[in-house]
Amino acid sequence: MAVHGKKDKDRLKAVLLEVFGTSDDEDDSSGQYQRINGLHHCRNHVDHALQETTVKGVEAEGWFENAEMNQAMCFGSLPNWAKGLTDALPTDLLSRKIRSRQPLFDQLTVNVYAPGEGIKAHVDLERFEDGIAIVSLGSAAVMDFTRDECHERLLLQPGDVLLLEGDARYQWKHGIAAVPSEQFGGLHIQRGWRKSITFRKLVPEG
Ligand SMILES: O=C(O)CCC(=O)C(=O)O
Ligand SMILES: [Fe+2]
Repeated sequence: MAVHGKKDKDRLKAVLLEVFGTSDDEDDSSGQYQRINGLHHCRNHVDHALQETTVKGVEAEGWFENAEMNQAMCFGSLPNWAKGLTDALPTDLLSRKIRSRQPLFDQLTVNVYAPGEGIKAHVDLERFEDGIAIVSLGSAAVMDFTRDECHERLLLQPGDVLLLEGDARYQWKHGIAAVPSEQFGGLHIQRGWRKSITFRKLVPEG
């Protein structure tokens, strides 16, 4: 494809995104996001079968039977379906200090987003230690990372894993706009139902 104007570039980006899940130099070979220290974006990391097992595991908990519920949390020992998922996380990308702590995660949060819903820009609470993993399931959505005047957009697709450590965890806010649809690199994203599973470790009391 000959690439001339902006339209061509956007088309090329869209094709690359569709085929490879990436279109530019946003990260290096280890998935480290170059413009945000401590952020890893591992695309399509959780395979389809594990995504399905995870969704079934969440559904079997019955947390979201009441349609008004959009968030559930677990503390301490994690359910079996969640252990399967943590085993598959690319935790070797975390610093040695974090990946050698025991347990690595003792808290999980499931967020459910109806089409068009989002989450306000925030830094995760201080009661959680450094080193947070977020697994995306269901609809694609753009996550915004903001710090002072800086703004980075990441396209999250089902099976993607984000790891947040250091600056990415403490200095940058992350959020998802509440919009029915959005554009990303020439792609039109119509928001459907989305779930995310976030794994964290509580700061010990005392
Ligand atoms: O849904 C997501 O991908 C992010 C969730 C999140 O940031 C949180 O629960 O703190
Ligand atoms: Fe968060």
